[in-house]
Amino acid sequence: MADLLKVEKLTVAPAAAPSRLLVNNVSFSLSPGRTTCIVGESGSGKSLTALSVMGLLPKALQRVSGDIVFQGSSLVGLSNTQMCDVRGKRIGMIFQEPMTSLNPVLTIGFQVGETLSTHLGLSGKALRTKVAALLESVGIPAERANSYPDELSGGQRQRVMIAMSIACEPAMLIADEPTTALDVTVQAQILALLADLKTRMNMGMLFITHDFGVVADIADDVVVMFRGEIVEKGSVGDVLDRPQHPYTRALLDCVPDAEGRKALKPIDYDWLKGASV
Ligand SMILES: Nc1ncnc2c1ncn2[C@@H]1O[C@H](COP(=O)(O)OP(=O)(O)OP(=O)(O)O)[C@@H](O)[C@H]1O
Repeated sequence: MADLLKVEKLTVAPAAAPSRLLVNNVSFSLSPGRTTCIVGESGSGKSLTALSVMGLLPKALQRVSGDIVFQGSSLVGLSNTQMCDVRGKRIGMIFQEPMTSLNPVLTIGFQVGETLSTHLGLSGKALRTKVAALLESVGIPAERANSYPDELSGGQRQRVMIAMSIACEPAMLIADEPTTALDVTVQAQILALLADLKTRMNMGMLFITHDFGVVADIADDVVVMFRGEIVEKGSVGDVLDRPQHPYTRALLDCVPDAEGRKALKPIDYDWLKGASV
């Protein structure tokens, strides 16, 4: 199957300190209809990798080298205007905290509609019909279109963000810790919704998480990052059942068991430093 996204030898560093590599030689690919999870602890470079794909690296940082090929064309070097067209239309995005992305003084129907009128030029009845259908498709009754974000639960707000992110039927969805702020039951519902949408729309999904429980639920393929580098990648079955790298094994040891107990063994970072990467 042709790759939807190919990240090749991506390296990111602060503009002021180009030798301090925050993302180092990262390569992976994503196919339509599949979910690749990037997993690793805080600071391992997951978000910077995703932000690089979206062309949204903070100003102080730069892509030192590497290519990002989406649907057969490189995204590197696109102007801001060209990249704005790709984002939202061909690549959807959802983040951890929906409240910071939603405007509190506008109804959710208006905000979902704004995405459709901006990117697809819809208006009037066609717009209202599409907004209603989109809200229903993410499990929000269409009559809630007139609600404001603070009248919704955290899970419902994330559903609204998902509706906005899929409004233009993007080929790829990037989700950066979209369920971290939600309680476990709601988290499971949102993961199920994303998995269902991915299959129905044949989207490729790049899913960032630090949680191997989430990986087990949603991933087809897994990329494990440690200190800016990929230490292991493969199918979810291989990585979870037969982890090759000591860092992956250490992370898996920290996943709570069925009774919610954490493994007693802490990660031995000094030993990992010496492990081959
Ligand atoms: N604007 C920035 N300027 C300098 N360093 C940064 C900047 N943003 C991130 N970093 C550093 O880059 C490294 C990778 O950060 P990144 O946000 O990708 O980690 P992460 O794996 O997504 O972690 P988290 O799960 O906490 O978001 C970290 O060491 C972080 O401190």
